[in-house]
Amino acid sequence: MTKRKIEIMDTTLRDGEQTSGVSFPSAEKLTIAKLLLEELNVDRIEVASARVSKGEFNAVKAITDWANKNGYIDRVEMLTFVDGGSSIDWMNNAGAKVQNLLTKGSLNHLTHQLKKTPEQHFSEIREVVDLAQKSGIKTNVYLEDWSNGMHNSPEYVFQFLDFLVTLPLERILLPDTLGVLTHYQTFDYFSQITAKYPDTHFDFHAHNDYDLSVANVMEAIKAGAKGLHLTVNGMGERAGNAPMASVVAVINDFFKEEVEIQVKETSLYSVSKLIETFSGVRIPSNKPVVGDNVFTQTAGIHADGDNKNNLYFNDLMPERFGRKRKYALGKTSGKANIEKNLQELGLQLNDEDLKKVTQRIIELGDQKELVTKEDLPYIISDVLDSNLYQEKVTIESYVLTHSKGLKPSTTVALTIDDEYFQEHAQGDGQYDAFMNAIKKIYVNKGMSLPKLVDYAVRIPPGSTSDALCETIITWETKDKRFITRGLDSDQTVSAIKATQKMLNI
Ligand SMILES: CC(C)C(=O)C(=O)O
Repeated sequence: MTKRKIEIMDTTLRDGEQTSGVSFPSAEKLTIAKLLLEELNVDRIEVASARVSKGEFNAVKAITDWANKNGYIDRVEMLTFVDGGSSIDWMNNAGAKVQNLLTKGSLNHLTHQLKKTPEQHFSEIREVVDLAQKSGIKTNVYLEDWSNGMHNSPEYVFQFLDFLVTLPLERILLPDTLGVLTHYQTFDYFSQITAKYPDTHFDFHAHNDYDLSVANVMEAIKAGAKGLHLTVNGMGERAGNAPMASVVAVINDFFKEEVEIQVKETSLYSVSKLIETFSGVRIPSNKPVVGDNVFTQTAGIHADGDNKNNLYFNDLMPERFGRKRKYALGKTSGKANIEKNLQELGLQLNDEDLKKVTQRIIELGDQKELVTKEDLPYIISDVLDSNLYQEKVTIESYVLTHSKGLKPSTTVALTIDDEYFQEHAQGDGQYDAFMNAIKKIYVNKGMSLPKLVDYAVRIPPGSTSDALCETIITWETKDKRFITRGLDSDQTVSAIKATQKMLNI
């Protein structure tokens, strides 16, 4: 069976830019346009609304100059208005060749916003389409508020379509402007139209107000849509448009027998990340296909199942989208997740050490600390290090104070062979005060402490401020130099943990 080709029109640069607070400068618009056409390989892009601003004009000019030189000019579209030809003049100056003319798709909009009759509206549209044709500009027509038009004034919609199919148009674009359609209605309304005008190319433009955009796109495909309007990360007016990555995955997985699209799946993630950076709109971590967490197995039972015939995989394999599966570390991760991460780092542990490391990760997860793959070598060295010390000296409790204008001070309580000691001291910093209190206890007992000769702090690469922190302290006695390490999300506490190890050497 030959597959039906569906065009993907990306409107990130027009409807996507209508996300509240988003404005792409000209250079970013050009970068995005190139990426969408050259890298993601969408069929068409809508890049701006005509007559908006000087900046927008410059951005469009830069895109059309590039598109002209590289054979993409017929794939770059502009939103235009029924304005007697002003949008056409603007497009001619900007070098654009395809207009998406905004007209009224519901009687309600026509009578209350434009205050015109259908006949007046149609004649003004004919005038603009003629002017465009004379300038060598191709026309697609948007029926704004089409979904409400089908709800409330279907006779008007069909009268309008009867007129439009007589014009020299490339496509008719049917938007669910306010995102009010259910998937049942999308199928019903779209089918009525494709049945009546089987030779016309209809695009569907979904909005996501009820989180139904992807479901509605699926129904429009079933009802014969020949084009779909999408945005990267689902950006757009209010709740946004139908998200590119989800729709592409849905088409490739659920319509693969009958439908064909040319978008490159492996580029979806990198394009999505770039738009996240340029727009400043964070991708929710659970957003299908592109969210940070969607390919992370958290429960140990899932990692275990992945080892046994991929029991917890579905068709959404991360590699399809240029991503990798991850195995989270935390209180529910278990041995299998840890082993997966160790494998990736090229590390091996015996059963006993693996048990201890697992236990430590569970403890950290219980304290709500974020444990990453990068933390793992630090945790391992901390846990294995602890095997070397006997618990002769225990730091039972401490209070550290740090305030503006007062010297940091500490009260420390510790037991040495079950004998209890408590001291208070000040210092130049919290850790210095802590060490001074320990020194007082040791001096009173007639014992000496090694000299601290170096103090280094490091965090695992790529960590954020709530990550683990390792303090490595070098100590010196009369006859040896040695190192102890402490690991904690709090820097001073990690130094105290390293010190407790020194006290037990
Ligand atoms: C401006 C129009 C075409 C639109 O985005 C919509 O109706 O959703």
